[in-house]
Amino acid sequence: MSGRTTVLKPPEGAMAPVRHPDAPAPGELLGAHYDQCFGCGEQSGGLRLRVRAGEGVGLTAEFTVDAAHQGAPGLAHGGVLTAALDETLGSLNWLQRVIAVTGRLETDFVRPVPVGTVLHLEARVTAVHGRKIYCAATGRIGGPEGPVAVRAEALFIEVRVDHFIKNGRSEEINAALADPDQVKVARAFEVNP
Ligand SMILES: CCCCC/C=C\C/C=C\C/C=C\C/C=C\CCCC(=O)SCCNC(=O)CCNC(=O)[C@H](O)C(C)(C)COP(=O)(O)OP(=O)(O)OC[C@H]1O[C@@H](n2cnc3c(N)ncnc32)[C@H](O)[C@@H]1OP(=O)(O)O
Repeated sequence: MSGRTTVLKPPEGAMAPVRHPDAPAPGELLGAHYDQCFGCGEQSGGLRLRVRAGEGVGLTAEFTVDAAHQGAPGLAHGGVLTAALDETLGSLNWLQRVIAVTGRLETDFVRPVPVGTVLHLEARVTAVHGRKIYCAATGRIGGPEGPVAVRAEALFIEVRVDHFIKNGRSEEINAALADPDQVKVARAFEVNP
């Protein structure tokens, strides 16, 4: 498909991604990286995405579209679908044990997604170049082998924990520092500033 920006194309010298030796086994649920996360936390109105490790630096996820996710009557909002793709792609970083944020995300909306649909997502890292992580995802309807409804390519940028401590609202940062179990990534990296 034409129209994609070149920044999402891995440059010459990009490397294959490396799965961390302590990454969860294929099929294992990843769980929420932060319990207040709109994508993977449990709060009402959120996406409540369920993510499972796959092979290599890949994973699968399921998102059930409910009435709170509508744009047009009975159809999922495009921004919500993009958020599901973003969260799925962001979860790949857990398999590499890096902390990274979305720099760029491009979404193709291929088919409308009705309320009540389970969106079956699949994502993988395609290449890594320094702090830049290139990845892609699809979302299918009607089953894991069903037709593609959405797809995305993204560039994540690796950051240090300081990124959150410096930029996040102090209320939530202090709560997370007081109880590192709130943030799975922080626990994995033994954050203790
Ligand atoms: C206990 C305390 C709390 C601890 C918390 C610990 C962990 C938190 C847990 C998990 C959180 C992790 C992610 C969240 C998880 C899931 C949600 C889904 C993911 C998201 O939803 S996450 C939110 C949305 N996300 C943002 O909120 C980012 C805002 N943004 C920035 O914060 C900066 O913008 C940043 C950091 C991206 C870069 O800033 P920077 O100064 O570090 O780096 P710089 O600009 O030098 O870029 C380096 C190289 O990337 C290229 N590059 C950069 N941006 C690009 C772009 N947009 N397009 C094309 N290329 C780009 C440059 O061209 C250069 O390339 P080159 O090296 O080749 O020159």
